Amino acid sequence: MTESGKPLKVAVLGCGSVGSQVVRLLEEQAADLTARVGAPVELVGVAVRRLDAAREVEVPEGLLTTDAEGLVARDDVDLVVEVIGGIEPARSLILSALENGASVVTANKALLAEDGPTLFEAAAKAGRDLYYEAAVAGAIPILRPLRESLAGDKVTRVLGIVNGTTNFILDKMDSSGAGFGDALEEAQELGYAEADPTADVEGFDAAAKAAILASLAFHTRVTASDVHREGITEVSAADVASATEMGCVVKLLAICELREQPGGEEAVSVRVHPAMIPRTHPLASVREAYNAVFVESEAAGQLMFYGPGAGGSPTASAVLGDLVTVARNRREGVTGAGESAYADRAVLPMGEARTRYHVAIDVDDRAGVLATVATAFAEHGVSIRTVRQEGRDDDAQLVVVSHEATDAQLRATVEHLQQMDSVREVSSVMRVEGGAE
Ligand SMILES: NC(=O)C1=CN([C@@H]2O[C@H](COP(=O)(O)OP(=O)(O)OC[C@H]3O[C@@H](n4cnc5c(N)ncnc54)[C@H](O)[C@@H]3O)[C@@H](O)[C@H]2O)C=CC1
Ligand SMILES: N[C@@H](CC=O)C(=O)O
Ligand code: NA
Repeated sequence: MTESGKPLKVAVLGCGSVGSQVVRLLEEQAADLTARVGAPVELVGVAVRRLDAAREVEVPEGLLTTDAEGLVARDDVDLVVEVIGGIEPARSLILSALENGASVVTANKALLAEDGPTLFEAAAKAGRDLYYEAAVAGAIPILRPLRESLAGDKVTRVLGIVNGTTNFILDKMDSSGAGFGDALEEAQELGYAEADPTADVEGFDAAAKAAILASLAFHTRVTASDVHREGITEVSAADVASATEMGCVVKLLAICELREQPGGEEAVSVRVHPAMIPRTHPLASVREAYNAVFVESEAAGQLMFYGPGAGGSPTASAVLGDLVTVARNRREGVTGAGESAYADRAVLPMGEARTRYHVAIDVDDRAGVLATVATAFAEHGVSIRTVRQEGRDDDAQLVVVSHEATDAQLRATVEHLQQMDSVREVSSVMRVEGGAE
């Protein structure tokens, strides 16, 4: 056990948006951190790519180094904060830090979703902590609630808005009627979306977070490749208007569900895609770049976690929270809960995911067409909840909302519709989540 009062030495890897705020908080909150940990938390090195780069925080020159590997190899470093991002060199640096006896805090969702098990095994082998609250929904406490507060309950569903950039874009499309391109441009002007916004708008960022959430919620290893992913680039102003007509709003959702299988065993379904949710659902009120995660569990019922999911300072708040816990553990000579994957449930293919669907079909406006369209749905076992016709003649469109069906059933229905003479085009298919069946 570390002697009471002996400083705990911290190395920060990366000094960008998040790293600079971690360094700032470590300095500004030094006295409180000492009181909370029971020992000084001393910054001993900051690894950067270039010594002369402009930074949001002033780092004492003697602490800066471009030799990240050398920094994590120092035997006086107790705690390593990895905020470089990406797969390499972040993975090698974290593994070296653990092997060298340091505890690690990271915000790196891409790495955790791709290769979390390697990191968890290394942490267990080294007898050190690996904490990562900042990796999902930034400042919002959600991973430790899942890992600790809900450890005695059975989580059945996690529904999250976990990407701020896409929520901002969809919110703009909803409130102003803007198209995707204009809303993205505004998100870029305001600094929410990166110059290359692919990871956000194509759903990769949300899929990584969904994998992390599902792993913790269902005590099962889920990686990014297990997650069905669709982004928001195909969401049109017409989809958003259609959602409004149904009393819904379009959100990019990360959906993690426990599904009982015909044999009674439980499997996991994890998907990220745009979906309509009723405006009365708590997630519908999540505006701009905010995040929220809605959790359903057997004993607790419904829980909602809300707040800023991105940004240097909010994300640094989560990193510092982990750092305090990990530092306390180190002083006590203990470690927190490690990976829990004992349930080892199967991850279902997307074809078996069940939900409701909103399908817009451009049709010939003549007698009998509605009946043939309804027959196509029935043939594939998709039960219709409502149907309405919009427009007339060349503009006629049927808008069908189904009851719950599998993704495979819906896909077969859409293929069938596309073959029909009376159907000009299936112009939009969107899932409907979060309401009564
Ligand atoms: N910015 C945000 O809102 C959030 C970020 N995160 C995660 O936090 C991590 C950091 O993100 P940001 O600070 O936004 O990225 P960033 O790009 O602003 O900062 C990363 C920094 O690491 C530096 N770097 C790259 N290679 C390096 C190396 N070999 N040695 C030392 N430094 C190196 C870069 O020069 C850059 O300054 C990522 O894993 C990201 O996914 C998580 C939640 C929110
Ligand atoms: N790019 C992400 C930020 C970090 O997780 C987002 O837009 O939410
Ligand atoms: Na978080």
